[in-house]
Parts: sequence; structure tokens; C-alpha cells
Amino acid sequence: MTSRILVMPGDGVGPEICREAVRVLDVLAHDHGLDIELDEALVGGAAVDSAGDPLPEDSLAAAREADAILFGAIGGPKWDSQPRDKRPESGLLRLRSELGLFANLRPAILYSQLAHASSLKKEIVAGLDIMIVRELTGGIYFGKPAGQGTTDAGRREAWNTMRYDEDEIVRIGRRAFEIARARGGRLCSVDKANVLDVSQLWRDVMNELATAYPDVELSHMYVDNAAMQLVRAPKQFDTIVTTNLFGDILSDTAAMLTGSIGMLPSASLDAAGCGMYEPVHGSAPDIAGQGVANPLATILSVAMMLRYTLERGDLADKVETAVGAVLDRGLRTRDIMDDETQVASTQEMGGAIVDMLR
Ligand SMILES: NC(=O)C1=CN([C@@H]2O[C@H](COP(=O)(O)OP(=O)(O)OC[C@H]3O[C@@H](n4cnc5c(N)ncnc54)[C@H](O)[C@@H]3O)[C@@H](O)[C@H]2O)C=CC1
Ligand SMILES: CC(C)CC(=O)C(=O)O
Ligand SMILES: [Mg+2]
Repeated sequence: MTSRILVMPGDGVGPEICREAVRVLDVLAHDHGLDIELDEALVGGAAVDSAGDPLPEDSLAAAREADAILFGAIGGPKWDSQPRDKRPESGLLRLRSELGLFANLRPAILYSQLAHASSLKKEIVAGLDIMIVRELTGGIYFGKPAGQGTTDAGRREAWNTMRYDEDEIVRIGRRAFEIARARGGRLCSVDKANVLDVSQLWRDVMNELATAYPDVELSHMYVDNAAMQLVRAPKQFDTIVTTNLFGDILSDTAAMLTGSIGMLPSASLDAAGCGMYEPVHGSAPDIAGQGVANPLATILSVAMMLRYTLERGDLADKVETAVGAVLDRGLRTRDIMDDETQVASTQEMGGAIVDMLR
């Protein structure tokens, strides 16, 4: 059966990196029998400019109909002064929420060829393979009330609400226990239960769930310590489960252990395992339009799509192997360069992966 894939390139480097990921999908369709049909839709600042809405109705409808979404990135200074609901970021949050994509899987894996590019010493990161499971449709990014106003004394004020109900914690907790069970059997739940009521509930629910997963070793860590431990001794972690805000921050930290945020893919899944696939990074306005962005996070997100939604683990393996082989050849985008390697543009890196897959 043909799978419908919706490509939402977005802003900044989004279109550049998506172009390379689409070339990968095309070669898999042409040479490896992947049965797909591609469509494209506007999102983010590009959609604000053309439709006045970061997630126009027709884009949302196309997203609902798709079997999987390949998402680039959204946002940029051009739209920073827009009211909150017209900012590109709110289009992405709405998309995640409308599609029920509550489980965000962010694997941080070090390709051995990139040990030099890691922010940490080689011996601390060699063999790194962490899975961060981030809750994606709740917490402080969505909690109400939220807003800005003026105090009685005439001072400007603003507020957000961090809120979870137990069902939201149970569903992400179950997903994380299952993922941990299929990996190294260790799950670290990251919270701030020494301060936050919402974290205390989070921790209680994780402990209750643990009884159904006796084969998974559950531990808890405060988020400040977790940030430190990630850069001190990251290999102590196998699977991490955490809230929307903490997962957002910790996954960018973990990215630097792998050499660059341009190496981190992600899958955002709903209850049925359908999903959206996107790099962990943003629209990188500082390098947009220069053809230097690393497309590998997006190409590796295609591998996650093949594995989790299209049920073509064989092709996912091929894509991941091709990434390793291209790195073996010494090809590097600027963010993962060293003295002995050859600098490649976004397009050259994508082309090298495509050639490997032919
Ligand atoms: N999922 C999404 O669409 C996300 C969107 N954003 C938005 O992106 C915009 C920029 O945000 P920043 O905080 O600057 O984060 P960012 O992730 O876009 O960039 C941070 C740094 O990483 C570099 N970088 C990012 N992707 C790269 C790649 N593929 N190759 C090489 N270098 C790369 C950038 O050049 C920059 O120096 C903002 O509007 C923000 O809201 C931020 C994060 C995620
Ligand atoms: C709009 C932001 C929440 C996007 C982001 O930083 C992320 O999902 O990692
Ligand atoms: Mg982020």
C-alpha cells in the first residue's frame, strides 16, 4: 500500500535540509521499492507570510491525512515580534497537539567517526547511545493560564503554567518503559520533585508504573543534576523520560555529545505509532541560505520514519549505514569538520548519502 508522506519544510534551513531528505526518500522509492507518495504543505513563518497563520487549515488537514510527516524547522527573527498565536513556533506546537504526538523520541548516538567533534573527551563519549523520551503535548508549553498583563502596582507581569494530569504521565511513562525494556533495561526519570508539585505527581506515577515493568530498573534524577551528569558521565544513561520543557533542554545538551545538533533526529509519535519526523534543531537563521547546514539529522529522521511508521526497518538500517559510510569517507559539513576531513555543503552531503544508497 502506498504511504502518503507530507513534507513541511518551514523556515530558515528547513527547506535546505528537507530537500536532501526528500532526495533520500526518492532514491529509496526508485531503487529499493519504497512505496510512497509525497506532498508538501506550508507551516511556520512561510505560512504566516502567505496565509497569515503558522498552521493554515489546509496544512493541518493534509497533516491529518498523511501517514507520516517530514518536518524541517520553523521560526526566525523576522517573526519574533508577531503576537504569540501568529509566531511560527505556535504553529508547530499546535501541529503536535492536534495530531496527539505526545511521545518525542530523541536518540543521541555518537558516530565513532565524530568523536573529535564531541564537546567531551573521546573516552567519555565513545559508544554513546542514549534515548531521551520527551513528553511533547503537555507541560508548561501548553498549560493554562498563560499570558501577560500588568500588576495592580503597574508593573508588567507574565505567567505560564506547568500542568500534567496523571493520564498524560501514564501514557508517556508506559511508552518510555517499553522503550527502555527493548534497549538496556534502565530508565531514568528526570524531574524537579524537590520543588515542583507537578514533578512530585510525575515521580509518583512513574513509581506506580514501575511495578508493571519489573525487568526495567527505574531511577529518578533532578533535572539540574541530570544536565550536569549528561556532560560529566553521559554513558550512565540508557533511556531518559522527562517533561516537555526539561526534554527540550536536555536533548540540545545531549546533541553536543554527538558532535553537533545537526546530527540529532527525532520521532514524535501518537498512541498508534504514527508520527512526525524532524531534526532536533531549529531553523538556524545564522546559517540559513548559505548551503552549509548539516542535513544528517533530517536524513536520520527519515530513518526513524522508515522504522517507526513505514515498517521498513531494513531501509532504516540502510540509511543509517550510508551515513556511517559517508562519514568514513571523511565528508563533513562545517559543524562537524576537523583538519583532516573534507568540507561538504548541505547538497554535497545529501548527494553523498544518495550515491551510497543507489
Ligand atoms: N523544531 C523547530 O522547528 C525548532 C525551531 N526553533 C526556532 O528556530 C529559531 C532559531 O533558534 P535557535 O535557538 O538559534 O536554535 P537552532 O537550533 O536553530 O540553532 C542553534 C545553533 O545550532 C546551529 N545549527 C542548527 N541546526 C544546524 C544544522 N543542521 N547544521 C549546522 N548547524 C546547525 C545554528 O547555526 C545555531 O548556531 C528560533 O525561531 C526558534 O524558535 C528552535 C528549535 C526547534
Ligand atoms: C517551538 C519549540 C518548542 C521547538 C523546540 O525547541 C523543540 O521542539 O525542540
Ligand atoms: Mg528545542
